[in-house]
Amino acid sequence: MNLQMIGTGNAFAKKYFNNNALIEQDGFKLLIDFGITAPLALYELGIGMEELDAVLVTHMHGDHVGGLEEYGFQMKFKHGRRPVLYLADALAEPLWENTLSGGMTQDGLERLEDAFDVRLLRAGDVQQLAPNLCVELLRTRHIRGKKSYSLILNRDVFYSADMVFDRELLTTLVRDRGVRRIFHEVQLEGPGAVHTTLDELLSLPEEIQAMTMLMHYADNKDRFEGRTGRMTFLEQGSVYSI
Ligand SMILES: Nc1ccn([C@@H]2O[C@@H]3COP(=O)(O)O[C@H]3[C@H]2O)c(=O)n1
Ligand SMILES: [Zn+2]
Ligand SMILES: [Zn+2]
Repeated sequence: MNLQMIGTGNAFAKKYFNNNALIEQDGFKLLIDFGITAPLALYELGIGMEELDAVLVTHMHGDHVGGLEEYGFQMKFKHGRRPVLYLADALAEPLWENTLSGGMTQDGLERLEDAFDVRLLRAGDVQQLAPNLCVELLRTRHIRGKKSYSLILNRDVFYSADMVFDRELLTTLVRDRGVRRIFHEVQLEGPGAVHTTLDELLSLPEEIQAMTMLMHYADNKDRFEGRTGRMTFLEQGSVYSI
């Protein structure tokens, strides 16, 4: 399995695109989240939107879903098909009613399923997306009152999406669930109200740090090179074999 971050920035980053991840497994291309900058990020990588086999949405913030209108319209009007959209069942209604309907509603386009081939996921279930790619959604804490999900890919890769620090979850995933790679968001400075701070991740055992790569970071990330313990930064555009 290959992972390529088409963007590694946090919601306000300007040096980096939105933190969205391209997973490739035996030719199957899954994009995790489709933020405001995803259309441009894909374009700059020379990846056509129509090459994606599916998109999976973790939660409703703009840096994770803000590009879906363009994606849906390009696929409908340029490529004549509804793209596959995986998301937690609890997100389907708010994604249409509170985010996409304003821009996308028109004759023949009145609901999410008119624009996307919607595949609902339930937290805790393992869903086979492709012959050698399965995903499990985990409900994790991010913003009070807003549902947000992290992912386990192929039972051994944890992808945090946006979440506050959860020491017990990370420890259990490594010790009991056999997770061997962790891709984790990081807030480099300030208290962790809705994100996980670098200091919190540095408090993890070295064995867990050693399998952790950092993403969803601020523009001043370079100042923290060499100050992340056993953890390393994911670089935007680089392809990682995992
Ligand atoms: N209670 C909140 C809610 C939101 N935010 C900021 O808004 C951003 C939305 O995208 P994000 O990537 O989840 O990061 C959030 C915070 O920067 C925040 O800082 N505090
Ligand atoms: Zn975010
Ligand atoms: Zn968020």
